[in-house]
Amino acid sequence: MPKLLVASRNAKKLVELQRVLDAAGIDGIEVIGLDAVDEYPEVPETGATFEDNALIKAVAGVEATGLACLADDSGLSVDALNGMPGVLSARWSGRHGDDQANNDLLLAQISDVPDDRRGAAFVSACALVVPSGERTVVRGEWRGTILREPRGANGFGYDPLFAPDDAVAQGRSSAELPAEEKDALSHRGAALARLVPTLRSLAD
Ligand SMILES: O=P(O)(O)OP(=O)(O)OP(=O)(O)OC[C@H]1O[C@@H](n2cnc3c(O)ncnc32)[C@H](O)[C@@H]1O
Ligand SMILES: [Mg+2]
Repeated sequence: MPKLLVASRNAKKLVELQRVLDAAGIDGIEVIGLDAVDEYPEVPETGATFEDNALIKAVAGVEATGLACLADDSGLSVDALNGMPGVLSARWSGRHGDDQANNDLLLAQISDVPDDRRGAAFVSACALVVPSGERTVVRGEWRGTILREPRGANGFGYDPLFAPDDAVAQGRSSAELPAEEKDALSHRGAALARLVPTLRSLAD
């Protein structure tokens, strides 16, 4: 069975990616994480866009393993900050992956921004690169509002601060949504849904 490497070093993001792929029911492909391959060096995410960074990560995965590789580059784009933290979302506070510090800093930065100007979007670019070199990049976006205090314990990253615009969220933060509800609405769910046809063709 062909293998698909999902190349994220963020355990919670990896769970989401694997869960959405499972739910899509792509038969005939074995989805594996980085723990199932030999360690390889992390490449710096130097791209100016989510798409560039997703490709950097997926290409590195193919080069290191020879397997088809899927990578996500994602983040939060806040209207009042002209689209930042954007590609710097994981290290906004200066410490990569420190969700608490990143959230605290974001809240402080927009503390004076009134409720009607606290719009934001989660963005996910997902890149699929196959050993022959063919590349597919897709994007999903999820609009919402930045809350004034964190709420909820599900998800990761900025989820406790993000209230989706979707009526079905009923004012809950994305960290208050059960996993399946987040996947049905989220940027990552939307991006991966666009990749499903290409992923299915890997199984042929
Ligand atoms: O690059 P990899 O190894 O996949 O892991 P990472 O955590 O560094 O991932 P990114 O470079 O794509 O940075 C994404 C950051 O954006 C935030 N983020 C992305 N998707 C999110 C989501 O669904 N919910 C909350 N925060 C999210 C979160 O802070 C992530 O650390
Ligand atoms: Mg990263």
